[in-house]
Amino acid sequence: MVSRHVSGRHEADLSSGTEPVPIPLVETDRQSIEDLFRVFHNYVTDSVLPDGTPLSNSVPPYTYFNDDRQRQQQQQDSDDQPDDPYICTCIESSDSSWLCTAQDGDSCDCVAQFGNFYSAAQHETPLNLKALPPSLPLVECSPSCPCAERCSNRRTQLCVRIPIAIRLSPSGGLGAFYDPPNETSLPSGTFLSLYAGEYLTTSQARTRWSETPRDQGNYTLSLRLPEMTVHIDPRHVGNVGRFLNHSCQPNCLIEVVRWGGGPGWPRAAIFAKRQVEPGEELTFDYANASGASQAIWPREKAGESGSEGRTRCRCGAKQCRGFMPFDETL
Ligand SMILES: C[S@@+](CC[C@H](N)C(=O)[O-])C[C@H]1O[C@@H](n2cnc3c(N)ncnc32)[C@H](O)[C@@H]1O
Repeated sequence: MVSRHVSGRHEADLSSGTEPVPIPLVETDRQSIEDLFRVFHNYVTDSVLPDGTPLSNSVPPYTYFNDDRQRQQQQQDSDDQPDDPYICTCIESSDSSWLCTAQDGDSCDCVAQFGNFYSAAQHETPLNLKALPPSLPLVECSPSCPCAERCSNRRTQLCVRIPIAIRLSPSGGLGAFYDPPNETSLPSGTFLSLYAGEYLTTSQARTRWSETPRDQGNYTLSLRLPEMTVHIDPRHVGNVGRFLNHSCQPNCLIEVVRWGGGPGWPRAAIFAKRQVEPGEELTFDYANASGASQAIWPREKAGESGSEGRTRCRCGAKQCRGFMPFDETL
C-alpha cells in the first residue's frame, strides 16, 4: 500500500494504485486500522470467484443457478463456452477517429436491445434514476464491444473515478466519505463504485458465515435474481464498496448491472441516490439496497445489545428503524 502526507493528514491508497483515483485511508485510530488489516487482504477493482478467478474470465457455473432446469441449461452452456452473442456493431469510422454510436442512441445494437439509462455521453454524467428498467438487471454495453472507453453506456466498467476517503464513521467502525478537493456536489445518479468481493454460492456463503467470528461484522451482499443467487463477500477480498455503512435514510443505492446481454455475471453497482455534499458519508439501505426491486438483501446477524438478537442500527437518521436488517435465509 502506498502512503503519503496530504495537507497535514497521513493517508494510504487502499487500492495500491489499481483504481483511477486513490482511495485514501485517512488515519483513524490504530485499533480500526489493525482490525481492518487483520481480515482484509486484497483490493480488487472487480469481483472474483473464491479461487481467485476474475469474473471477467469466467461464466457463472451451474452451482449459482436457482432451480434444476436452469442448472442443467447452464451446465450445458458452460461446457460449450458460448461467446457473448451481443457484440455491438455500432462503431463507425469518422475521419481519423472511431465513434461509438451508443452516444446517439438507436444505431447502437446494445442500446436498441437493452436501452441506455445514462443521461448523456460523458462518463461523469449520471444514471437516469427515473428511467430504470422495471425489472433488473440494468444491461450495459458489453466489454467485448470494440468501442472500449468511448462508449457512454458502460459506466460501471470504468472503476472508481469519484474522490472517496475511508475514515471513522459516527455509526462505528470505518465508513466511506465523499471527499472532493473543492466544494463540488455529487449529482444524483453518479456512479461511485461496484460492490466487489468474492462471489459465493448459497452453500459457500452459509459455511463462511458460520465460521465468521462475531466481532467481524457482516459484509455479505446477496443478489437474488430470478435465475441465480450470488452472495458477494468483500471481507477478505474486495474494493471500496465494503466500507459503505447502512443507513435507514441513505444517499446511495445499489443497482444490479449486467455487462452485455451474454451469459455473464450480474454486478452490484453503487450510485448516488440524491445529490451528495462534500464530506458526507456514503451509505445505502442494506434492507432495500436497490431502488428497482428487493433483489438485494444483505444479512446481519445477532449482535451487540439488540433485542431478539438483532444488531442495533447507529445510522442516526430521523427515520431510523432501530435495528440492522436481518435475513434469516442464510
Ligand atoms: C459493509 S460493512 C461497513 C464497513 C464497516 N463499518 C467497517 O468498519 O469495515 C458492514 C458492517 O458495518 C457495521 N455497520 C454498518 N452500518 C451500520 C449501522 N448503521 N449501525 C451499526 N453498525 C453498522 C456492521 O457491523 C456491519 O456488519
